[in-house]
Amino acid sequence: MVDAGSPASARTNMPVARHVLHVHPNREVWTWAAAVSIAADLRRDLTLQPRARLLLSGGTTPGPVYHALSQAPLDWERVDVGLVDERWLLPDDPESNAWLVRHELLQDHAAPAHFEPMTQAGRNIEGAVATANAHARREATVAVFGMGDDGHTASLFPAMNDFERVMKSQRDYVAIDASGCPGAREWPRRISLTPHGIARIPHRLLLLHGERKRAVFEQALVSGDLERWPVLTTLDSDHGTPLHVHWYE
Ligand SMILES: O=C1O[C@H](COP(=O)(O)O)[C@@H](O)[C@H](O)[C@H]1O
Repeated sequence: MVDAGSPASARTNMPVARHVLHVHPNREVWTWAAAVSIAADLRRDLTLQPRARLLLSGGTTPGPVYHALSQAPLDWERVDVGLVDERWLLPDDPESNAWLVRHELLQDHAAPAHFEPMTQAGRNIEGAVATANAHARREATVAVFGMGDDGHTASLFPAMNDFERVMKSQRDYVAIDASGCPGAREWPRRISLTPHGIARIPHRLLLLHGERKRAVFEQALVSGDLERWPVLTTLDSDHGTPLHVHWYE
């Protein structure tokens, strides 16, 4: 484990880590380490309050972790599962983030969890954003983030339309127009957590795989330029807790 990022705390003068990098030897260890960490956060929260809340990303990276997590013996009936972001696709579309969550996580032990997909037939994007913000009134316990090779996280893309408005929004979720952003691929219309929404989450994991993504993340840290590298938003928390980055080659 490598501890990194070190602005000094004003009160103690001790360095405060903004992220902790966990380097794993292979995919299996990465998978189980991340799943065990998420399960531990949920279990702890379930001892303190009636329900816990888990927010998940989509994409090609986190599937194995969700699958492993589905085998955790938790009181899943008391867990609400929401999304960090969603492409403007219905949940039964295999390219939607909801589809990934349903097929990889909401199985086995985790089947009884309460899932909140963002999109629904007949719901327009404003309605979907309003519903996501209503769910977000309850603070999430833990969130899982990914990162694209362009440095985007959630659906916060470098050079997306209305970048300033989105990044400064005081709402947890907003609609995204990422037209012209290559990283958004064929889904420029999206819904995403904002930096404000991300900062409210005490436990944040960033799942990375491969040399390319590690190099992108390190380049982002060195640059410190949030506009070019929106993934940097995951470092900041109102709780003062570090981002846990799990990586394997
Ligand atoms: O489009 C998205 O991409 C990111 C990163 O995905 P990956 O395939 O590079 O792992 C993902 O975190 C996000 O949820 C998704 O909407």
